[in-house]
Amino acid sequence: MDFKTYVRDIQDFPEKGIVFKDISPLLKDERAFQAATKAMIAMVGNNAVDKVIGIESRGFFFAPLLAFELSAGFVPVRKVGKLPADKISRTYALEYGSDTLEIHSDSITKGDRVLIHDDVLATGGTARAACELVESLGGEVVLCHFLLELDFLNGRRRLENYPAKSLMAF
Ligand SMILES: O=P(O)(O)OC[C@H]1O[C@H](OP(=O)(O)OP(=O)(O)O)[C@H](O)[C@@H]1O
Ligand SMILES: Nc1ncnc2[nH]cnc12
Repeated sequence: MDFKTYVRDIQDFPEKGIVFKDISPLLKDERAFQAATKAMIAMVGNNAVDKVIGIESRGFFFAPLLAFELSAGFVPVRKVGKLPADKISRTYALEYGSDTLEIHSDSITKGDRVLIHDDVLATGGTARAACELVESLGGEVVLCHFLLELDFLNGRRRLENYPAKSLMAF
């Protein structure tokens, strides 16, 4: 299946000059959604995984499905102010603006093997911040895992210390 045909370009969203990759057509098509989920599970290979991190918001579409299939726990990394218990934070730059991510301090056990999932790898700032949060809690990042990456923004450079895979590249 050519998954790229289920991703559409939206010009000037969320601000002028940005071409936004909208994955809604893939999510709403039951065959494409199921096939993409299975392909993303296959991308994990033989890596043993204890926890799957999903990054708010769009990382939440697939991360719990991956956790279920990998028999791993699911841990949300959320935007600032959403997590109720003791947490740690990291601020990072985006293709558009900046943001702060948080994770519960007790969500990772020292030595956990962690897969970090998000829908899009753009500049890599978001995924890098998530990796650093996991490592500061004693987790080991075994894979940064994306539905798609934007090659021209070279996010892999920000993730040079971590293995990274994506289902599609644009
Ligand atoms: O590689 P980067 O340049 O860091 O960009 C990638 C991030 O940008 C988008 O999230 P966004 O902040 O737009 O939030 P959303 O998931 O809530 O839509 C996307 O879902 C990734 O999380
Ligand atoms: N151009 C883009 N399209 C969709 N998600 C993004 N996240 C960061 N940049 C993006």
